[in-house]
Amino acid sequence: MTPPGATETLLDVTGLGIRSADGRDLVSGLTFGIPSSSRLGLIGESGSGKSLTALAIMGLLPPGMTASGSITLDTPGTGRTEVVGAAERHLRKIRGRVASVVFQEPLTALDPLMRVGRQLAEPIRRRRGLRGAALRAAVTAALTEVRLPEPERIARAYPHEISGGQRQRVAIAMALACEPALLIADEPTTALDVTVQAEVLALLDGLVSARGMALLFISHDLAVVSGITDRVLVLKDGRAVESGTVLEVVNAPEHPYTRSLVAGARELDDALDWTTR
Ligand SMILES: Nc1ncnc2c1ncn2[C@@H]1O[C@H](COP(=O)(O)OP(=O)(O)OP(=O)(O)O)[C@@H](O)[C@H]1O
Repeated sequence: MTPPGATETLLDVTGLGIRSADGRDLVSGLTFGIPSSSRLGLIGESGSGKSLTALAIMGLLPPGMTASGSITLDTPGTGRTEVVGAAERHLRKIRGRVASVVFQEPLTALDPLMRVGRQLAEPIRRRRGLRGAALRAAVTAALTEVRLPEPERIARAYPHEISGGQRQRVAIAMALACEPALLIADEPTTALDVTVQAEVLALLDGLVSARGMALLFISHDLAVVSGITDRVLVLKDGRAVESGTVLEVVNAPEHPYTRSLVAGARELDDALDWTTR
């Protein structure tokens, strides 16, 4: 569903292929679009090509891997920009429009040797040209926006001195610092305990709405995806096997893999019902 105000497609992926250095097709013929301010869930088992798709959109595929097909992004001032085959200087423009939070490994998103505040200051300085006291105030505001208590203390801390949930929030603040039009959230449901996951997801949901961002939400968990997006695309072995609204897919899954995902999510639901009774 395209929300009110979302008139054009922010991201258009057409016939995307990703090939490894040794010639294996890791993603094939993938086509989807994300209108501005709308959300899409990309779901699939481990190794199905979700993270590589995200990297291809940002023009950050690992060395030796090649993309084919087309990925275009609406860029302000210049219209649409093709990511596939773009030179590094064009890709820089695109990276301002797209940011990603990789939740699986929030520690690797952060430099362990640098205080949190300094890490966050860098993209804010680049984006908004702030310095000194104004930059410090912007860092505090960014940490407050992701609902971190005692933002000044967190800013002074090193990543290992704060909790996993707090690191996730810092990673979200870093991604938001460049004010992207599209946020890619990769596997937010791994690595954290269930309560913290739910809090982080609610935060993400609120921020995406408040800022009118588009969201590409990557997960292997259908229940989580259906809580945050209204459209899903199911990936298996690097190919799209099904797409539609969450309701369509959950109520009438067509592909056997999607059916097994839906059955798995239902079993979990039943188990949770049982434990809360
Ligand atoms: N740097 C790499 N070199 C070679 N093959 C890779 C590389 N990165 C990923 N792959 C392969 O590409 C395929 C897709 O990987 P990808 O990381 O996109 O899967 P995924 O769906 O995101 O899985 P997960 O949920 O485990 O992160 C896998 O078969 C993986 O082994």
